[in-house]
Amino acid sequence: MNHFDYKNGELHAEDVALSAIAAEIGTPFYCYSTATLERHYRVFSEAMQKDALVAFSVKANGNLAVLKTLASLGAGADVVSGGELKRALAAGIPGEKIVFSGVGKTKAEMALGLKNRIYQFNVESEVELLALDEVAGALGVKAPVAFRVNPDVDAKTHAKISTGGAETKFGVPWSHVHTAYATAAKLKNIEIVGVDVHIGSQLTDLAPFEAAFTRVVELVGDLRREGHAISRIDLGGGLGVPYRNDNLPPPDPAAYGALAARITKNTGARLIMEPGRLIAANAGVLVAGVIYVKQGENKKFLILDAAMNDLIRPAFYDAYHEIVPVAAPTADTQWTHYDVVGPVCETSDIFAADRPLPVLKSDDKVAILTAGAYGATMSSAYNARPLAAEVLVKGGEWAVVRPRMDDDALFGNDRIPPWLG
Ligand SMILES: Cc1ncc(COP(=O)(O)O)c(C=O)c1O
Ligand SMILES: N[C@@H](CCCC[NH3+])C(=O)O
Repeated sequence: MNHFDYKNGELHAEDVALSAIAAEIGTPFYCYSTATLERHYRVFSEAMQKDALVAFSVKANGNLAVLKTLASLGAGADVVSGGELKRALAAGIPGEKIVFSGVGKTKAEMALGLKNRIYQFNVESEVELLALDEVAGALGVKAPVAFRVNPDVDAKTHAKISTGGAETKFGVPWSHVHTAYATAAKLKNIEIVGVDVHIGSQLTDLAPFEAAFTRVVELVGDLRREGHAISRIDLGGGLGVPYRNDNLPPPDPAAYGALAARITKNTGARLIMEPGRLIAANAGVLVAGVIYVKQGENKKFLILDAAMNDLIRPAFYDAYHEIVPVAAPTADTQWTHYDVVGPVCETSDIFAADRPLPVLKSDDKVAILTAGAYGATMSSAYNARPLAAEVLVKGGEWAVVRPRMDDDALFGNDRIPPWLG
């Protein structure tokens, strides 16, 4: 069941007409569905072993209301900065369900994690390990560590979101892994707890997961033989979602969960999963208004009030997002093709090229689908465009969970130096 659907001729989020929200708060805005978030979280966690930790990847969607919705279902968090850690804690996710990933954790971020007794640091290098040992020592605690290993597996996804190859900055290079664990075992303030891997995002095939997980499980056996107590395996995130209606859907969480269970079954380790996109992407849409329809030399441009600063995925990764009108098409609807663009002064500010859509006019509304992950979190105020509002719907209720950025937030923090008076 889809929670963004046409009812009474209008696109709804659950039981709320998107046009009603637009009438009240204007466009553009992100709209998230509680029911979809809950369904995705449940489907995913039910596909995993009972005691697995499902740590939602906060980078996909860090809105506190979204995090709180997931926290109330038992979700943990995967964070990559002090800011994300603070968001997760502020949303009520306890430290014991938080894992900290990322190649460049600062000592201040490590201290914040240690003070909040987070579950695990996914350490990506020996230099980072030494820094963590020092910070933990100063605080008089032991840091729970899993090394994120780089299995040198091709994730077969977009190059810009592939993280499991030896040429990327991610993870401890495979040939250094045993030395890294040996070093960790000698450090007083480090407790080795597990192994971590994350090979990339938007994977649409299970084979690369299978290759990476298999390598990791072999590694766990070797590390245990070397005397390391490996009780957890963090398999990262990365399962893809359907962005296009005309493509075969990616494997479902049940198949992915079964694969993880099969490969890890003899390890006795607790699994940690870090899904982001799978939980949030199809739980959100970006609603935009048409500013103008502009006739070009040989095409028509649909100029929206949302732009690449609001949703950068098409410009950044040539990503495809379905775009639908908020008013339901009928049998009488006239159709045409548009290049759907934003007002930002960049040629790459284009959401879709030559896209079939009903004939639209100024003030009509469209929804850009599958925008709940890596949408708002990757947005910027480029061209001094205020960050879009964010709305959460639950049944027939809706609430602004982040108001549109106001002028004060947009430039009120700039300071004029003394010489400019
Ligand atoms: C370490 C780590 N974990 C989890 C994720 C979440 O990935 P996805 O949103 O593809 O599930 C990412 C992003 O790719 C990541 O870098
Ligand atoms: N931000 C990316 C995915 C990268 C995930 C971060 N490791 C996207 O929108 O697809």
